[in-house]
Amino acid sequence: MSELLRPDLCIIGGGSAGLTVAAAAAQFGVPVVLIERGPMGGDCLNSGCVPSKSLLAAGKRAQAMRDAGLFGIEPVEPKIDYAALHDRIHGVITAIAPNDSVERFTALGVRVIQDEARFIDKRTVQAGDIKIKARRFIIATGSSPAVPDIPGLSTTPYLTNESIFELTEKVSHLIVLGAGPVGLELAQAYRRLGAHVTVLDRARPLSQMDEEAARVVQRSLEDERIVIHSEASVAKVESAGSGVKVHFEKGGEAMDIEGSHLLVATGRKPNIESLDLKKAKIRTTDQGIKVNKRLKTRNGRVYAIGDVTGPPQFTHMASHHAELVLRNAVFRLRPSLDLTKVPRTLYTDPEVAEIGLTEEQARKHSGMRILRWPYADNDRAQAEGETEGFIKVFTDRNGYILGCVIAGAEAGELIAFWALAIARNSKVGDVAGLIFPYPTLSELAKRAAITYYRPLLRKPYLQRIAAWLRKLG
Ligand SMILES: Cc1cc2nc3c(=O)[nH]c(=O)nc-3n(C[C@H](O)[C@H](O)[C@H](O)COP(=O)(O)OP(=O)(O)OC[C@H]3O[C@@H](n4cnc5c(N)ncnc54)[C@H](O)[C@@H]3O)c2cc1C
Ligand SMILES: NC(=O)c1ccc[n+]([C@@H]2O[C@H](COP(=O)([O-])OP(=O)(O)OC[C@H]3O[C@@H](n4cnc5c(N)ncnc54)[C@H](O)[C@@H]3O)[C@@H](O)[C@H]2O)c1
Repeated sequence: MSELLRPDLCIIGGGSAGLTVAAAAAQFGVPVVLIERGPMGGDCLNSGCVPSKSLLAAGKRAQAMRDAGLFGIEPVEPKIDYAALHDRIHGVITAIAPNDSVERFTALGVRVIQDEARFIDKRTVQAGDIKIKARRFIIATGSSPAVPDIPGLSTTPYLTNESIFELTEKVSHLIVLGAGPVGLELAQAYRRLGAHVTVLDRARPLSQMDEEAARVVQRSLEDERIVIHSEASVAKVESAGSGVKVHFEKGGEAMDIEGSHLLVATGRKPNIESLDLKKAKIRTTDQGIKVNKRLKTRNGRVYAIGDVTGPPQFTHMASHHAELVLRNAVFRLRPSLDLTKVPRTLYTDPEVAEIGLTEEQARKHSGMRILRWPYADNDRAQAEGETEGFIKVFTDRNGYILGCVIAGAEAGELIAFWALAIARNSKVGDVAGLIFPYPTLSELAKRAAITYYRPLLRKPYLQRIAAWLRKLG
């Protein structure tokens, strides 16, 4: 017999976006139904951030053994136990999973339905035998790997982020299609864990990120002997023995490469096929569900949040969407999305983190300045042997901070400071006046900020004041 539920909020998708709204709304006493068709936690926990960062952590340890010579310690080539590596990755997922579990959400008062949801009309969703007529719906169904239409690909075995973390064997030569964050993080992790790695991209690596920062990463990856073919057009893919062969064209020249495994990391597509969105009169684009600044779809009762709305696609973006929608849908406040406050990150070594305006956007402000400091001029970076990279900060003519790009060790951690500075509409003088602990990478912020005042050093009137004060004794 079919059941009819009438909650205040019905959330479709139990990933980062959906779970954040569900937990908060339930704690405010709002009746919530959450529908999830797969494992709770979505991409981030099961096939995204958590396993990829666990793999990168393993790669970092392996690389430290090879690089030990720098510190006067005899370097060694690490022996990798691939089954143990697999278990460690899944152990990390298991350690975090209780936070996202059906049990936790049920205990919070959320009715969790483990089934696939679809709209049957503008006000009703069906999941299995259950119909839900909610006051508000939130679609948080995420994204999946977008697999390009390359001849031969559909008949050739390939990996995506949904399958690569299941491997228990050695990868001898990984060919990666796509030099975005997914492709490059996994490329570096596998390289450090003993694989040969070749990356192919039809454009430049990290085309969504600052070009100068992307070059720092590319140089480091190439130093680790990852082969990167930019501006390469893949013509065909085929099985070759127990592996795979990729035919591509670069600079007018036809080339091919053979590897043991192929990873497709060429972007994302929104999970919308199963939702029957037409029945709910919800509009979509190629990138995802169309929403306004308040994350509302064309159907006034329905919001969409997280990856399903298209780029930028980050877990912290999904959580931010969740907070906005909670304020909109539950408290009837009207905050809207501000992309300048969302950090953009990459966790290769060196890392990249950006916030605020890009350099290109910042250049449109007249009197814009770029303040820089290299990692090589930071004492802690020298001590740690992490001298690759830079910080650059964009300011307007009055010293207001417009954006920041950090390429180097711990960039993802360091950007949080700039997130606060931008959120508080700070001036660079606020940063220059702070006292940072020595010796830390966080001093990069102060050193870059102080360069704002360099032109003052050449002002004759200031030199005259200093000379006059000297005379006073
Ligand atoms: C390899 C990789 C590494 C990443 N690393 C990072 C990182 O380090 N930092 C970062 O910020 N971001 C990272 N991301 C991006 C991050 O994973 C996503 O932005 C985030 O998971 C999006 O959350 P979401 O809730 O929108 O979607 P998802 O996590 O995809 O959750 C959507 C959920 O909806 C469910 N669903 C779909 N359709 C239906 C339906 N019809 N009915 C019921 N349920 C449905 C799905 O099963 C899924 O569980 C990474 C992504 C990948 C692929
Ligand atoms: N560190 C992080 O926070 C992190 C890590 C991983 C992923 N993510 C997020 O996940 C999302 C997806 O990342 P992604 O790397 O899959 O996608 P992406 O769109 O960022 O990069 C895909 C790359 O594939 C290339 N490409 C597309 N089609 C191709 C083809 N046919 N042949 C060769 N190259 C092709 C593109 O030029 C692009 O460089 C991003 O929005 C990213 O922000 C974030």
